[in-house]
Amino acid sequence: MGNAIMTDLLIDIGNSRIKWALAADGELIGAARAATHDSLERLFAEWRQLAERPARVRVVNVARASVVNRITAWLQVHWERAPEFIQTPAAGDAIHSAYTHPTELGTDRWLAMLGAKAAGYLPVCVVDCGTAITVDVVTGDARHQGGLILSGLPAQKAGLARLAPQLPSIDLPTRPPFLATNTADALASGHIFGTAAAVQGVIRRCLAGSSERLTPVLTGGDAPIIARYLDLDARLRPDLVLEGLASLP
Ligand SMILES: Nc1ncnc2c1ncn2[C@@H]1O[C@H](COP(=O)(O)OP(=O)(O)OP(=O)(O)O)[C@@H](O)[C@H]1O
Ligand SMILES: CC(C)(CO)[C@@H](O)C(=O)NCCC(=O)O
Ligand SMILES: [K+]
Repeated sequence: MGNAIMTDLLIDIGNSRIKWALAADGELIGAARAATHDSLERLFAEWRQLAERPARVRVVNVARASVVNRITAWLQVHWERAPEFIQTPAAGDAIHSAYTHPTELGTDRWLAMLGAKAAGYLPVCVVDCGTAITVDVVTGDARHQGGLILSGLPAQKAGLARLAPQLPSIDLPTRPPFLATNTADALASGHIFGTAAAVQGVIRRCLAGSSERLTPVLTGGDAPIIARYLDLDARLRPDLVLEGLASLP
């Protein structure tokens, strides 16, 4: 890191994982890195190796408080930095929210839309494939049309494990047979083909319902795998939430 560059540390705390990246001049420096909630020590070790302490630390958090408190304490002790927690704005923003109560919209969803705008994808259908899968439609003039929330791959896996504990846990092989002839494959097939079919159906309906030509953009930890099972043209942009954070003034 050169002296002249003012870098920001951007952190996206999701329900499954914590993603972070450095940014300068509104853009990410390299790809994001990720850690699970129980591997915070590894994440701290990586931060300790940064050449300089960041000028600012910006955080989006949709998860539980405990991990946030540990990160906040670490930043204070090691860098004397208080993170800036980003919230979905109430009104008058670069993306005009369709929500009746705009602040109810997940901040990660709002940032993913901002990231899509900054990357030049409007009009867009943003699909964030995390613990939950969220879908949001934004017009060419940055008007959010609304969206939906469905269970993502980790949530489905955990849900089945809890409600049908007699089944083996889902283990996704490289590509399960669609019509399976054993339990492990049947679970894996439903997991990925079912989720991809849901995502595809939702995207198609968004495209059909819009007078504009929407670009579907997939982001989030499970975007690469879900994209491989889609039978439509979609862009893959893994770190849209962090890109949205980077684009904030
Ligand atoms: N290296 C990796 N280690 C662990 N999980 C990974 C990795 N790469 C991709 N994933 C996938 O990322 C998924 C979680 O996605 P992501 O990190 O975007 O969710 P999240 O932001 O925590 O969720 P949400 O925003 O819905 O709360 C997991 O299901 C996992 O399969
Ligand atoms: C849906 C999640 C969990 C996805 O990360 C997050 O965006 C969230 O907590 N949203 C609040 C509810 C909403 O967006 O309507
Ligand atoms: K997310």
